[in-house]
Amino acid sequence: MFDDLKRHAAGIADRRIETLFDSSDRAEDFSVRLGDMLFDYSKTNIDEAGRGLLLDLLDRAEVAVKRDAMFNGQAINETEGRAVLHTALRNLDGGPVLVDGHDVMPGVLETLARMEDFASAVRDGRFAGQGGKITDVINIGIGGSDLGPAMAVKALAPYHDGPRCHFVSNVDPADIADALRACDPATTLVIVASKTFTTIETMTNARTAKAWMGESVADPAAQFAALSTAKDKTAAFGIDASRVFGFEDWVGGRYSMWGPIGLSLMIAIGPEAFRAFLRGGQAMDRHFQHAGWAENMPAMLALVGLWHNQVLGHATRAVLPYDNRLARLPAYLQQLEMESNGKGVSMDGADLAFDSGPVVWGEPGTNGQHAFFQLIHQGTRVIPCEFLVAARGHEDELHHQHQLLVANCLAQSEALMRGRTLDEARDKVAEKFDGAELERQAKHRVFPGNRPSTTLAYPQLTPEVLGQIIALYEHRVFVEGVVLGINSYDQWGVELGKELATALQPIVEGGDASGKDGSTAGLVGFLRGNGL
Ligand SMILES: O=P(O)(O)OC[C@H]1O[C@H](O)[C@H](O)[C@@H](O)[C@@H]1O
Repeated sequence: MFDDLKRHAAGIADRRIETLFDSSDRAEDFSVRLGDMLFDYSKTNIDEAGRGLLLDLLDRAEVAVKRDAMFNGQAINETEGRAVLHTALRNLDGGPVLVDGHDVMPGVLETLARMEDFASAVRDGRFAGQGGKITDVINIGIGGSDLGPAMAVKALAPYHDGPRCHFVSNVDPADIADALRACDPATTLVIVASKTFTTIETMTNARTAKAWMGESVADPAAQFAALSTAKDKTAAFGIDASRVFGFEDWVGGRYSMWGPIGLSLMIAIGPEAFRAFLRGGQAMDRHFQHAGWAENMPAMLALVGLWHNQVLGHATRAVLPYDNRLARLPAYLQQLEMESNGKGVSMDGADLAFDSGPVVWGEPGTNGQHAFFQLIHQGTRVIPCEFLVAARGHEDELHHQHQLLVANCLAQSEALMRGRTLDEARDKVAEKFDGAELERQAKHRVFPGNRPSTTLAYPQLTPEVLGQIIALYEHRVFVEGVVLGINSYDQWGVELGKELATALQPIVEGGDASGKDGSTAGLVGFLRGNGL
């Protein structure tokens, strides 16, 4: 799949990225626009020929055919026999979407309308707690039932005019305890978010929250809502059907924030802003469906990823939002990308002949600059960086501070590309040192440069722009997955640990650990000896 590209890469191995800018319109040529969003991949070593070979991958993998199959509701999640239709959740004014001949859109729009009614009632007090208007919402969920809304509530803080939102995910009792301590049970709404309504962490925390509420209010279940595909289980938990917002198995957990799983976000920012978020996602869908590949933002973002990770062999990529409210975006993308494309076999079960998706990590800038950027600039491994930056923030009176942020973002990608030569480093320290000491000191100040990065720039982090960004990354994952020939929509790799945890529970509660391996038995013994 990547042989031609690897040969091409070998041929340009010594070429420096900045020399590509000798052709003056490179910045324009090697960037993609969608409305007022710009994806600039000119600071990579991709040239015209390389781009041509990358674009060939899309044809060879029949990405267009598979994209249409996804949007048309075919069961492209082959190992689970399911359609993949999170796009239907934001198909606000689109046409019918058929699954097995049945149009899912009336159901999607009806659920959206019910969510809007409920969110409005919570926000304006028509739905109240037993002690009055809802002041706090606790979303209990994990993975895809947590990371999306948690990331987005933080991202859209300037639009947050509803009750406070708390997100509890971890089975560690510290997580729920901290949230409950901050809330008054009589004015708190608990949302239990779980596609399956079986996830041990979520169900454990939900029971803890119900008991906590039951100590203070007469009818704790009345202050619970549920977001799930399993209505029998939400009923068994005691949550009235009027506060259950269902979805179908064709919405994957990590793709689910556009529907009921987004309820906490909708309560926080209001139905109108939530619709703007959906509209942003839908705009990216339309672009992905209709733009030619070279002008197609998700496709080009995917090809840059494949170039860096599969062709050049860089094992990780850093996501670096110079947008502090996107602090949870790297964690969100870790699930989206790594749970989707961290697979070792192709769709037909054959061992993958190349690397699976990369390790994704990151933190907002400028914080990262004072922490791990050292390694990105001077470490021996190349880490492709993906910067995100807005033209303006929401703090008009502090715009000069925003400009400083932008200057830092642009400086980092420039520094990564240019680096600093030994001669330049010598000049830096020539006044202080001479002779062998000058050489030694200068060496430490050399930056190899030639390190690739991309920048996604947008006017402002509005709900609509956030919707575009999230849908962009979703489609990027799709394209990479199709080219790699894997199923991006299952997650069998999370099962084994869950099974073993279930088997270990009786042992950590005091059972016999002797059947376990020496390390596991030893750790149980140590922890028991220290209060387990
Ligand atoms: O929403 P739930 O059914 O509770 O699932 C929550 C999460 O747990 C699972 O282990 C999966 O790995 C995730 O993809 C999922 O988002």
